[in-house]
Amino acid sequence: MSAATDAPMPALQITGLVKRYGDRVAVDGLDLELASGTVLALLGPNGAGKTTTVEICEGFLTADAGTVRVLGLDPMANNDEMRRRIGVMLQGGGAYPGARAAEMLRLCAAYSADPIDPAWLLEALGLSEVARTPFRRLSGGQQQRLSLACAIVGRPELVFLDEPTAGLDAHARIMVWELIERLRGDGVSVLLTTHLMDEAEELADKVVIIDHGRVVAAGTPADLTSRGAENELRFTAPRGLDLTMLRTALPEGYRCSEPTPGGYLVRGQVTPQVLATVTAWCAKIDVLATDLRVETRSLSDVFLDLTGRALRP
Ligand SMILES: Nc1ncnc2c1ncn2[C@@H]1O[C@H](COP(=O)(O)OP(=O)(O)OP(=O)(O)O)[C@@H](O)[C@H]1O
Repeated sequence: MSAATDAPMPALQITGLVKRYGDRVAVDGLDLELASGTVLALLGPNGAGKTTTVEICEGFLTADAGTVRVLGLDPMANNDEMRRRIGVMLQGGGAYPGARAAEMLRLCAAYSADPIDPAWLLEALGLSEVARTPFRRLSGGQQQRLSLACAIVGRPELVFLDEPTAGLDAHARIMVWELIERLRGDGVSVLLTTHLMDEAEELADKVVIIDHGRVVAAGTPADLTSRGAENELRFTAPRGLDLTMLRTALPEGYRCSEPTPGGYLVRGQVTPQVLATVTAWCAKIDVLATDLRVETRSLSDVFLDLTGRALRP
């Protein structure tokens, strides 16, 4: 058998996916692969096509073109089998909005041969105190966490989490992050949509940035933030220094400027040699640079460069 055939099947494979709503193209030839047992974060500005993509994968929407394989299955043709093996966060309590929290989770667990203990899961998500509260009387954040619990109680092989921490406070968000880490530790594959960069950086093995229904960048968070290897060196020194000599001393392609009076900026890949060039120049002109710091680009900067839009706060 060749190495290619030995490779584990991806948990999710999307090829050339297209979805239109009338004249509007919501997903425009999207390709994406989620390796088994990993966490993939799908990032994109409002209207980028994240929810549409996830709903096609879950079998709630039909595609206009392209192929989607969820655990090797066609979400439409093999819907029943796929449903048994995946976890989906339903909004609004799914079919049981009148049921109490614990009761609802037990109902979801009953579909599985080997569910996670519902009481443990309620505790892990900080919901034990509202176990007897009907779903519709829970706060938004509690409903959100209960939906997450319902999605994973059956030990799915792959779970789709559409903005799982939207609207949660910092404490609840950490509980959800810990649970997602634990899922990954148990070998569960996770597709997560989020607009929170720290969430993607914290949890995802791979980040896929989409805009206008297409992939604009993909890689590990570290790959994406080092792409172009651009970072910057900033320092403070007396205002109005002549930068000509520094420009000559730096390798080609580096830019230096004084964007604010006395605030200097060198852009390009800041290597130890570049840092030494800058400090040698300071010594030569007898200037003491203070507040010298190297700043790397964050995932938010990369996102802004690629899409021209900031993520929602
Ligand atoms: N039922 C619908 N009818 C018509 N247009 C739709 C429908 N659902 C989504 N769209 C449009 O398709 C595009 C993609 O929407 P989608 O909800 O998939 O994006 P998203 O990335 O999930 O955005 P958000 O982060 O705001 O949820 C948008 O332009 C949206 O207005």
